[in-house]
Amino acid sequence: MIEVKSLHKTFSKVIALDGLSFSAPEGQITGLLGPNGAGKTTCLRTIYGLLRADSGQALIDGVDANLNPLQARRHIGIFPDKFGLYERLTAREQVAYFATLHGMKGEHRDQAVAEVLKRLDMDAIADRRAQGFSQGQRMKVALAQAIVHQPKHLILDEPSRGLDVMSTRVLRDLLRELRQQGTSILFSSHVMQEVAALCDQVVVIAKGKVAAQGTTEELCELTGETALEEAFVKIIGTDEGIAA
Ligand SMILES: Nc1ncnc2c1ncn2[C@@H]1O[C@H](COP(=O)(O)OP(=O)(O)OP(=O)(O)O)[C@@H](O)[C@H]1O
Repeated sequence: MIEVKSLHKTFSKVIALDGLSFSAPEGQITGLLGPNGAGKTTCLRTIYGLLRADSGQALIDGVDANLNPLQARRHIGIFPDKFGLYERLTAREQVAYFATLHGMKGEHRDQAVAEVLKRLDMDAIADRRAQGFSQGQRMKVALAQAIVHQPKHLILDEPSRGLDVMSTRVLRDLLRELRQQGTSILFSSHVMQEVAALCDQVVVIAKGKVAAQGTTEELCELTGETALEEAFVKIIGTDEGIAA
């Protein structure tokens, strides 16, 4: 379980997180929705220990990401907002490198890499160097890196950006499969359709705080709307956080 408790974070005068609290339980997909600058990326980066909160806690199975970032990170897969690939390595080599960082070795590692490449429909690019990869191909490599060690928790910052329809479907199926296996999945998105289709729980963030939380149905009921997009607009008071 991922738990965020009263997180505060400021960047000089900007208040990015202002007492943010929610939890992402096992076997569920939790979606973080919010307008630009709401604090989603800051929250996710704090959970995976890349940023230190000023106060509050981000707990991964009870381990504080601020105090023990390495231990907290051991059981999480991360699909970050910005990622770089090693241009000279093939997709297979990149994923194998991440598997090695997670302590996997030899045949066990090679098999896990082959499986994840297959699962993400990457066989055609597996042995090509990353140089020249399209945005969607890069995203797939980053996704493969995030899940190759079969983490208990998966954190994704806008995972479907740049993916075509088929790749988005592959991603959705993958997240559903991982949920079935008990993984806790936390992802941020601006795509209402995706959130409504996938999430067991939606956490709407505005100005670093939770503005509303519940299932898509509960948020619609709360606002008297029939679609998540309309409910979101009502909660936030603007349509700023919705992807075109
Ligand atoms: N490193 C930083 N230095 C200064 N300000 C920052 C930094 N990182 C984030 N911020 C500010 O903190 C606030 C929250 O930013 P964050 O990136 O978490 O929002 P977000 O919800 O992910 O937005 P978006 O949907 O646009 O990606 C913004 O006002 C942003 O400008």
